[in-house]
Amino acid sequence: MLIIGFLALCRSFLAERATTSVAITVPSVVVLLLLWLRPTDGDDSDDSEATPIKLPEWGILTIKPFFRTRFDFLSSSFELCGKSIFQFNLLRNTVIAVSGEVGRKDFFTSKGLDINEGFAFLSGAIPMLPGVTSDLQARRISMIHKRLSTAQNSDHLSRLLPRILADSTGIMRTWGNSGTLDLFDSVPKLFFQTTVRALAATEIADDAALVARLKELYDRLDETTTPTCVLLPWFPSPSMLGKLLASKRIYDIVNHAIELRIQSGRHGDDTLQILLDSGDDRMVVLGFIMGLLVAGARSTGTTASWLLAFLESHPEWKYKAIAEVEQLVSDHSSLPLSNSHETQLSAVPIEAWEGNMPVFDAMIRETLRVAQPHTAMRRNIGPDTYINGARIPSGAYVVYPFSDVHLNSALYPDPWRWDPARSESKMPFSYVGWGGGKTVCLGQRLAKLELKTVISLYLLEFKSDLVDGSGRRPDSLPRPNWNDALTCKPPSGSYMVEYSRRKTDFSL
Ligand code: HEM
Repeated sequence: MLIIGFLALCRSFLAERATTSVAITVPSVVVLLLLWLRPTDGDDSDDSEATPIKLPEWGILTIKPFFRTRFDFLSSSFELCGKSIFQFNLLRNTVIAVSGEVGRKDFFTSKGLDINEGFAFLSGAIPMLPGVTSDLQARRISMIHKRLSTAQNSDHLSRLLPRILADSTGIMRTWGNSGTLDLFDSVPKLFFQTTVRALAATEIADDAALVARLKELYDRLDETTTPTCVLLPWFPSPSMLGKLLASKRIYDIVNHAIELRIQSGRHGDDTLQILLDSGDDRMVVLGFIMGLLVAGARSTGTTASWLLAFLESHPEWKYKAIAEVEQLVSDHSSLPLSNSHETQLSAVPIEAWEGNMPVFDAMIRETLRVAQPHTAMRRNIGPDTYINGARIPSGAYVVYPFSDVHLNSALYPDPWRWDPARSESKMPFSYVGWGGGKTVCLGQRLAKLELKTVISLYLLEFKSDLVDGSGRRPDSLPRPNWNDALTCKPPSGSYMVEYSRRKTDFSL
């Protein structure tokens, strides 16, 4: 109730933009100045051997690079310190960055390091409704994880795959028989739709305009995630208000779909029904849908965009991928070839998608290595602990950049080269594309199936080629932007594809 009242207040504020800017900016500056001038706990000197070396930067100076150019900031700081572990301050919070073989093993296995507290504080790009998507009790989080496992059982996924293929066919039909598209614009939209289909309610997934609206709102959450609203989430900065409004609008859409389902008495065959049948309280249902949509759609959409970008720029792998899909269809679907690709792919059983696609498995693995600029974040919620001999005080935040392992030339020679044929290192924690130790991705079964089915459909439907502004194949292509911590997007328009449908679709 309090949130809703506050939002009404915000709305009336936002109508008067100029007054709002002044009313918000002035106190913001004052509070930030006070926080800057106040000594941080990093100023307490502790020269013990076990204390990680401190970055010689003032707390305020680390904020912008940590949030805006995290990859450059962490890489250059490791170099500057000459150590595999260092610490710095974000306002009054101690953050310890770790790297190296022992460091990553300790990071992924330490008992007291908590992902939820770390992520909630340092990431910020999630809907912010306390009790629903933030400040969740451990009990609610573990309930959401349990339901996610039910939503990925083989039965449910087998019924879901034809719907994912139908949605994708529908969207690809809107592209027409030929044209040009920007992979980093069209592909995330496609995967947002399939993720809504997989994790939410039919009432939303069947309404293209509503899905587009939801995507816009989630994009706004990304855009409004600024250092101020992450570090001072209670402070009514313009970004915090924007984030709160977007969260409330997402909440309204999801809550409305839940109400409709309950009031209609209709029994759907979707994830919402699994949640309702489990008798979970409304907060768990809302938290599941609102929270996992962002985790699922953003990561899967980013991975899919890069996987297609790599395929388009590595024709030898594109041919291997097409051959694998054609083999899959001929092995598992006895339907005549006159059937649509959607129908043929829908006949492939889930075991074949999961067990008979070694080329796709290798391509997904390699894409997550090169194009996942994740920095894992934790908070030590236990007593003081140690990482590679360095003391991690209780309450400190700890971060581990995936670049430490995935772009490490000792483990992956010529690390920026996308090469799915690379041999896999046997060293523990030498690959963490789906997490590691006590924190692994709980949605990876769904994510891999979405990637395989939708990209297979694209490859069967279209002939395509990369083009630049003048319609020629570009001479050079940008690599994943690891400083863009959320989507790792290249500059807009750098991966344009010219496509034409492989066979005429008479239903158009
Ligand atoms: C290609 C798509 C995806 C990738 C690359 C990916 C990757 C990851 C990684 C690396 C982690 C560990 C993060 C860390 O240690 O800081 C993680 C955790 C997680 N992922 Fe995913 N993910 C994907 C899709 C999904 C989807 C579709 C869902 C939900 C349906 C999901 C749900 C989760 C959850 C709940 C966790 C937290 C696990 C925990 O707290 O123990 N992910 N994911």
